[in-house]
Amino acid sequence: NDAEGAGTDASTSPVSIPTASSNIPEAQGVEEGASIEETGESGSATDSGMDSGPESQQELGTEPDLGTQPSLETEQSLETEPSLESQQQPSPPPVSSPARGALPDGFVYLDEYIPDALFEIRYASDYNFVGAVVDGYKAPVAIATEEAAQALLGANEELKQSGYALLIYDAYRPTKAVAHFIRWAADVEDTAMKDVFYPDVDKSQVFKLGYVASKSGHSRGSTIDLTVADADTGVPLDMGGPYDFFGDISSHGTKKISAEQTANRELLKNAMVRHGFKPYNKEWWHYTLKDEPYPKKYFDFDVE
Ligand SMILES: C[C@@H](N)C(=O)N[C@H](C)C(=O)O
Ligand SMILES: [Zn+2]
Repeated sequence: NDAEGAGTDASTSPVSIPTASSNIPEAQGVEEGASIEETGESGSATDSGMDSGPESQQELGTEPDLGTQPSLETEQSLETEPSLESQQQPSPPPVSSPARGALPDGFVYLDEYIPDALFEIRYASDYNFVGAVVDGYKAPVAIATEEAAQALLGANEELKQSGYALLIYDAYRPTKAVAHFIRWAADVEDTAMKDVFYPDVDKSQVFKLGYVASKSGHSRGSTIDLTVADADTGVPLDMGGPYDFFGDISSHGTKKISAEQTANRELLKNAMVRHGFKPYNKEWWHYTLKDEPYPKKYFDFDVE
């Protein structure tokens, strides 16, 4: 296993970014305990974002019931051919930021809240462990609760003093995206991205091993996947393993990485912890706001 070997560094690989959509998101917050999204784990052993501290998050031992998948919304947009008349109209000039809809109360776009942060929204591209755009990611944008955004802004301001910026890979994640992960894990034939993201792990075990949650803190809006990059070049620091690499090397405290790589992880961790986030032992990139505003609510509006 060589997570840092040539061709396996997901943090520096090119990403094809889909174009943005202007559909208006639908707020679908679901209180814990009232939803089909629940897979029966009252202690949320599969929930990586609970606020019981990083230690308790090390033990994600309950395998999700892949047979009780959440029902997926069918989202079929019937595209109509533009009429000849509309084709002849002058088209508007390209805009630098995608058109955006209204977000549910309490949620913000992170690039508007933290203009100096960098973004590479992997699940809106096909460069991720699934190998396809993930359900619910209709645009490469990051959305979070305002409380999480405020705390993240503080962490970014701190890192900015040393010439760094936060590089955000994922933030709010709809429950339909989590359902997509569950479907992906059950499809053992599909190993398209195994070499890059999970070379030593059987994909059916990613929930049991704690690398993916069947009920994710991301869906509560205050959990972020991120790294640190050079603010000028945008090049991410070497964390000793790429984002979303499912293996031991991704754990905090691993002895398999260099002193410099450990120091880079500490730089991220210290900034995040100082600003109210808690780390997740299995994944150096995953942080949850301690005082999250929706500790029991799981949302399903699209990322767009
Ligand atoms: C899939 C990975 N980026 C992640 O966020 N994992 C945690 C455990 C989650 O799914 O909440
Ligand atoms: Zn995460």
